[in-house]
Amino acid sequence: MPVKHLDRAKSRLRGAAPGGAAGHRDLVLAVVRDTVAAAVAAVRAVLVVCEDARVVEALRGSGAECVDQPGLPGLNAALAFGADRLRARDPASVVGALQADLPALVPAQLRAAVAEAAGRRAFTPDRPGTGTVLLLSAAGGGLDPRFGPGSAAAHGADAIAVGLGSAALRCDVDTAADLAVAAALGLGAHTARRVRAAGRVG
Ligand SMILES: Nc1nc2c(ncn2[C@@H]2O[C@H](COP(=O)(O)OP(=O)(O)OP(=O)(O)O)[C@@H](O)[C@H]2O)c(=O)[nH]1
Ligand SMILES: C[C@H](OP(=O)(O)O)C(=O)O
Repeated sequence: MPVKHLDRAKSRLRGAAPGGAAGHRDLVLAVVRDTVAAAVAAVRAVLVVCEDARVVEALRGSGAECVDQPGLPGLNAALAFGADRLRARDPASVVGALQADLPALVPAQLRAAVAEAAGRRAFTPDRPGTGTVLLLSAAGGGLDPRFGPGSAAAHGADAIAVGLGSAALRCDVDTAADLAVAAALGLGAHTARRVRAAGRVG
């Protein structure tokens, strides 16, 4: 799971929580914590590639391992680094990239998507269908992440689509409107607390 430096993360979500920069940071951290909690409950190991000691601190005790993003900047470089690290530990396994902005995620939907992939290269498009929330390698294969604008089409070129009926898995929150959709699905505990404290969504 990739997490950007908190000073830059989720810029399109700015203003969804009151309290200026601190309120935004707390909302982003809450979303990350809920997404990590669901992932930890669903898969064998979760590695978070991040750029910020505050993320490491917030995830202490979560069951996820955190590593600093070394070398090249950018999302795909972070994911390739994490995937190589996991692959070195287990040459035959499936490795995956899961976006860290899925506050309604429930473990069963992630587990089901992995099961549906059944060891084949696979991806789950986001709610609008243009982006990607989950990318899975083939068993023993490379991750070859192609995140960025139009990533669903890029991944769909050689990966099968899975989890299409899983609304919570597909609900990444880029904007306040996305957060309202996630709230209707049911937010994880940390995000729900932030949203309640804010007294509103969006
Ligand atoms: N480690 C790392 N994570 C990244 C990087 N860029 C994006 N991410 C993470 O990748 C996921 C998907 O990114 P986006 O949905 O575009 O989120 P974002 O870049 O924080 O949001 P915007 O500022 O609104 O574009 C989020 O979990 C981000 O925190 C990066 O350069 N390094
Ligand atoms: C990185 C990008 O995420 P978005 O910014 O569309 O949520 C993607 O889905 O490839």
